[in-house]
Amino acid sequence: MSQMKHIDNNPSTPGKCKMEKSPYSRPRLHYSLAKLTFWSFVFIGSIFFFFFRSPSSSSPVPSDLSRRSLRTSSYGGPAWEKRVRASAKIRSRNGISVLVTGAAGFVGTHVSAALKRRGDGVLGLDNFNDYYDPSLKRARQALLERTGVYIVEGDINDVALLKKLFDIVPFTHVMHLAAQAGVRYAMENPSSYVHSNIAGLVSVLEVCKSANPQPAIVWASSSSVYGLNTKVPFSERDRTDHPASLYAATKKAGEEIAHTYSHIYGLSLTGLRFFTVYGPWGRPDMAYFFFTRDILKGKSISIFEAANHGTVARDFTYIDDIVKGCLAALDTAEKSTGSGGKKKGPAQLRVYNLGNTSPVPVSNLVSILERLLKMKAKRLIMKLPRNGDVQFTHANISLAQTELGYNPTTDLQTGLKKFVQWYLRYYGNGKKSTQ
Ligand SMILES: O=C(O)[C@H]1O[C@H](OP(=O)(O)OP(=O)(O)OC[C@H]2O[C@@H](n3ccc(=O)[nH]c3=O)[C@H](O)[C@@H]2O)[C@H](O)[C@@H](O)[C@@H]1O
Repeated sequence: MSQMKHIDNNPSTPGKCKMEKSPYSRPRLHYSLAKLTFWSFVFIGSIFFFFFRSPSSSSPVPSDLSRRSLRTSSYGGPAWEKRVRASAKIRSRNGISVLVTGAAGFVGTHVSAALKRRGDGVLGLDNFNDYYDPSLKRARQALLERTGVYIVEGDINDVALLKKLFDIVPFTHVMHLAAQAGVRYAMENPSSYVHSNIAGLVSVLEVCKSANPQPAIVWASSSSVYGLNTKVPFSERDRTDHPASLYAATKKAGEEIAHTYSHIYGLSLTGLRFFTVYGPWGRPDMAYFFFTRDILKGKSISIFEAANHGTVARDFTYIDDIVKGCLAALDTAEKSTGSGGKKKGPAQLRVYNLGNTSPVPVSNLVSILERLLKMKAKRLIMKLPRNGDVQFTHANISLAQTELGYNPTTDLQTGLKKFVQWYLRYYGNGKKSTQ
């Protein structure tokens, strides 16, 4: 009742405003006029937004992504093309020319450098987004530049740019590592996973399928596709249909998408299921990295444990072993069979686990870091949150051993020692600020 009364006494429709000689009449008129002005602005603003927005803002990039500085690349011109050609130039007999997407990323930088070292042609592509500290990506870029690898700044969803790169260089291979990584962040920004890991993958494959010659593609899948599996070690033959995170689901979708492009267009495709890769120049969003930072700063760290004090463990795999696996996958990849966008025969389709085959509990990882840093961690034991993490991972690598000659040789203690040495050099004993 009282609400009805209130409505009657205070008409909200501006035209219906009745002028009354009451002490409240002037403020009420002002109030209505203010409202009218406000809504007029909103209306005109909306018209401007929908009709006069720039073409780039009409792209299907979600707003939370545009905030993450997905700059559209400016490219072209003879000097730029010369740079692209020089970077992709093969300098060894039987060398290959590889487009490495995500080249300023952790694995991308190491793979690009290794390919360049052995005389292959390498061109990088990266959008330098700010999922984690972009200055680290810039430092990796500088490192690659010194070895002669140029990174084109652009997004894998930019099909025109990808086509242009293939017009300039007939790449024999694509090492597709650009992705939205991280298991837990998928709950915060789900669309970024769809954008990079699904739409981005499709746009790379679309361009590859139409390229002449078609390249062979090796790309990053993830151990997370094993999801809630309990049978260990994880084998490529095991089911992968109950992912625990959207991240895992997008990687699993990638494997199915790879099947389609191989089946329809004759693209040679190899997916590599990486198991928690760590090492120098690593990703600051990963536990070993931010544990190191927080131990040095004297901040507490959360160590997850499963129900009934169950151990949470990972098959941590050192970057140099992963790089060897990536190069072996490139070297054993058969040619794609299609041309002119049409399949001419059956094409190779492979998936391999690249792990270390010796899972280590997260609490042991922390103990190793404590010894290396000569500092005690402030440990907070927490229940494994239900945000995508699985309790353990453990790779069966026999397929990669047989077919790629993959043979990891770095244990966690040795690998973390190298990481910590790099970390202290790069951040200066943790005094330099890190994200
Ligand atoms: O192997 C993979 O497929 C995946 O490996 C990592 O994912 P994850 O193994 O979860 O790596 P971290 O985020 O570094 O976590 C390592 C371990 O530390 C634990 N953790 C993490 C964070 C934390 O605060 N405390 C904690 O105990 C996690 O539960 C996990 O067991 C990468 O982040 C993914 O991009 C990659 O695809």
